[in-house]
Amino acid sequence: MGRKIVVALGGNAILSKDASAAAQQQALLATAKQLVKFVENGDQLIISHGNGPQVGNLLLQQAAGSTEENPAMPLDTAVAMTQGSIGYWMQNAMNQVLKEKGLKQTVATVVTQVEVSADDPAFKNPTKPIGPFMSKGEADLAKKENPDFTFIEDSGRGYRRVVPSPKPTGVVETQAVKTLVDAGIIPISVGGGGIPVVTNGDQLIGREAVIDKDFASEKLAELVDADALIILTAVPNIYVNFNQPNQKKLERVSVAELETYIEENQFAPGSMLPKVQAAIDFVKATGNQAVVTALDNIEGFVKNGSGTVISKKVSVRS
Ligand SMILES: Nc1ncnc2c1ncn2[C@@H]1O[C@H](COP(=O)(O)OP(=O)(O)O)[C@@H](O)[C@H]1O
Ligand SMILES: NC(=O)OP(=O)(O)O
Repeated sequence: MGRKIVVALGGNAILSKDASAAAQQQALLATAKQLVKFVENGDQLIISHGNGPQVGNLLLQQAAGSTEENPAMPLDTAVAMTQGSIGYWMQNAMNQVLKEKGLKQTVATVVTQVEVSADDPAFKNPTKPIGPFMSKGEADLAKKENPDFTFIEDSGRGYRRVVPSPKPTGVVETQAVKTLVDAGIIPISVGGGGIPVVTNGDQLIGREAVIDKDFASEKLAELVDADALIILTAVPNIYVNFNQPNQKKLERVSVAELETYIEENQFAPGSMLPKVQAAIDFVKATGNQAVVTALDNIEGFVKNGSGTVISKKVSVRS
């Protein structure tokens, strides 16, 4: 048996500019061609992905077409809908590439509910950007039309709606994911961070929020006893002094060293910070390694271990 790895896909794996189904399917075909390298390496994959742009776009479509008889769906249901659509595209792309490579594995999407605490303070403080970028004028107009919504300026790139993003505390379908892995099937799970649910006796009740997919992937990786958590994004490494002349890439880094960099505010909140925090949580909980690297560096990682590898301790060569 190969290593069991949870691979979290960043935004660039699915959507760059063109939000059409055809363009996202094309992007996922390119992503599948990268992911299959893990399968060729003998690894047992569990795939997760984000949904920020897609779920925000879906809410806008829902609102635009809603009537009393055909009402817009709430956010928890919209998250489930994006798990279905992105899962379909991913399954379809992976099946094609696995067949082309003569590999026998199949792929299945698990509509996944992720437990959150009803008391999570995030419900009162929306921080997760979803949907398209807007100008200040567009955001002001959207706020006028939807006084309950919150909009923020997102890292100099424009304005976006933000929604609550509670921390995941459990994954309801963990056993289903384990069973698929044991059967040699590649699961796609906790898509879009999972559907946020709170426990009320025997009931699970959906909540309107979007969980960060890096945190949800970390929780799933812990619960399925993964050997590694691999977070794939647009950059091959985590850097200190990112985008500055003295930028330095991190290759082998300990949890303690990363924690020092967090204190120095080296990682942008809402982009690299949650990845670093998820990686640290996984290493602390399991003693296993977490990796942050680029989707197009999978070959480099598999062959030479390139990328940022986070461990409990980094051995010093004498
Ligand atoms: N210290 C840092 N090291 C590396 N990348 C950083 C750092 N700080 C911010 N970033 C940015 O964070 C991005 C990853 O976050 P984001 O694009 O939100 O993730 P995702 O790939 O999950 O969509 C990188 O592509 C990079 O532009
Ligand atoms: N749910 C989530 O974290 O999505 P993005 O990665 O697309 O922001």
